[in-house]
Amino acid sequence: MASLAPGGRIAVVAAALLDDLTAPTQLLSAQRTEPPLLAGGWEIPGGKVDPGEEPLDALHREIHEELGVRIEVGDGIPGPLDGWWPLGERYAMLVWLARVSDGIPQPLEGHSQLRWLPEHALWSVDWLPANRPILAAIAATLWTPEH
Ligand SMILES: Nc1nc2c([nH]c(=O)n2[C@H]2C[C@H](O)[C@@H](COP(=O)(O)OP(=O)(O)OP(=O)(O)O)O2)c(=O)[nH]1
Repeated sequence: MASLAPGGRIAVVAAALLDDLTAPTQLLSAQRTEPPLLAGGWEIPGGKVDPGEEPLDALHREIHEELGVRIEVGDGIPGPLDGWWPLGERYAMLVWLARVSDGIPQPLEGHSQLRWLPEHALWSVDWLPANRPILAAIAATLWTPEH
């Protein structure tokens, strides 16, 4: 069971984990191990919101389960569906900037490897297709000259 996003989509939350919220230079990418259709693709860590769970609570839970760390959450990166980002037809995702406040991220669950990407290497991994506009919005927020 999962919680629902606008349009009856399955609600997913994810964190764009940064080395620093004020002057970020790197973002954490994670390579999925499942399902077979998505395995090998790169994403930002997170997962489905449980029924009755607040999205931000789901974010803290998923990041702790998957990476073993605690996070400080920063600004949201709003998507085009009432703030949500479409993931294909069936899912939609809320995205926040965040930084690790306790621990060192490890690929404990759902990922085969993690990679910190500096700005110049942001597109060096094979992002899941639905993530590309999200990463473009994150990069524009973090690394355009006026910021
Ligand atoms: N976490 C995450 N999921 C993404 C991203 N991009 C993307 O298309 N997805 C898709 C993959 C999955 O179909 C869905 C998220 O489900 P998930 O498998 O990560 O959720 P979960 O950890 O709760 O998994 P499970 O316990 O149900 O197996 O969203 C992303 O950047 N992060």
